[in-house]
Amino acid sequence: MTRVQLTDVGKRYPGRSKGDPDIVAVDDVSIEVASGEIHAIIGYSGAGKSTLLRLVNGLERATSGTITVGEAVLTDLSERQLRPVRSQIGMIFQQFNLFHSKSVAKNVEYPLVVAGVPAAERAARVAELLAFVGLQDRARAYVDQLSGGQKQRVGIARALATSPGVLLADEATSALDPETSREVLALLKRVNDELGITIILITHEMEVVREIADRVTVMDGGRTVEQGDVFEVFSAPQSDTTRKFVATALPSQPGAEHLEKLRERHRGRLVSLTFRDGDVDQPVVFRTLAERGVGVSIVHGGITDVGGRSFGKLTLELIGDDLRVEHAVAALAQETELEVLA
Ligand SMILES: Nc1ncnc2c1ncn2[C@@H]1O[C@H](COP(=O)(O)OP(=O)(O)OP(=O)(O)O)[C@@H](O)[C@H]1O
Repeated sequence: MTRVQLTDVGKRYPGRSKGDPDIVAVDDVSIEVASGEIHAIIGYSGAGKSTLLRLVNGLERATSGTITVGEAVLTDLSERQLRPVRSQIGMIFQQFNLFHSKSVAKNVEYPLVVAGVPAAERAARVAELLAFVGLQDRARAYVDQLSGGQKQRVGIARALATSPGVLLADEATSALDPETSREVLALLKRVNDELGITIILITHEMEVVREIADRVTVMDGGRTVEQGDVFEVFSAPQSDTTRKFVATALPSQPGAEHLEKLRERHRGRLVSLTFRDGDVDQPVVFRTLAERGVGVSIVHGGITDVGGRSFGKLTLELIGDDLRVEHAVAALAQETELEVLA
């Protein structure tokens, strides 16, 4: 079980030309990833996500702050001391980064060769890893003969070869179609659940965060703009950056243009209700409306799972005479998070 802690971590690169200011890729970032957690890092291109992962796997050195992986304080170690620690940190990539001229088995075996594991032990470990990722019958195949999903499974088997405590995933499902992406996510979840491996993943796909992450860090311009439990952050985003990302994965209110179109078809009062993890008893909403003689149509939105809890936003059209609708809106506002859409 491995915990990862970043405290006030910074990474500067020299400016592109002489006299240019330093490029601040990561600026004072602190993240605590508990042992066995799946932690997602999201942010626009250039936010510093990949740089951060390269600092955690020790490929690059932080210019300030402390990074601890398990017992090892990476930022205190010499290059030589870092080497054995790196084998405790697996990594998978968007473009898989496999050896195309080697077989599946040879790809998975490679880190074991580097680590000096004896041949017989290597063979047994490779067989075990291929069985875990469901590729036992493709051991002799060449990487080019595999589908994208199979390539990523080889990438995962290779990353697990030296039994790391942490797996870093850089856009691991971004090159895959939605169905294959779901299969790879399910495999990552097994890596986490069955092997207890801590996972830090970068993604621009909010579905990935929603489905498998426990906690999330939102980065912008090298800094952390928001951090916390996925459900808490997604259901009540505090920053504009987070709001924009979340809007792609969660039911939301109709935007201005859409609202105008809805109005053409729905003449009643339009209201938006937010449901957070059963905090609102849905039958109560419909009973409140019925008791006040107000009709209702659901015209937009939905309910979805976020980090294992439910979140919903529904736009309702309330139909009835003005006074009744007014009373119903007042009653609903007591019990739910309600917004009248102007
Ligand atoms: N080796 C480097 N030398 C100079 N600047 C760099 C280097 N690596 C990254 N940067 C700069 O640091 C900033 C953060 O880059 P980084 O690749 O970490 O962002 P990102 O969030 O991973 O973006 P993307 O999603 O596009 O990969 C960018 O301004 C980038 O140009």
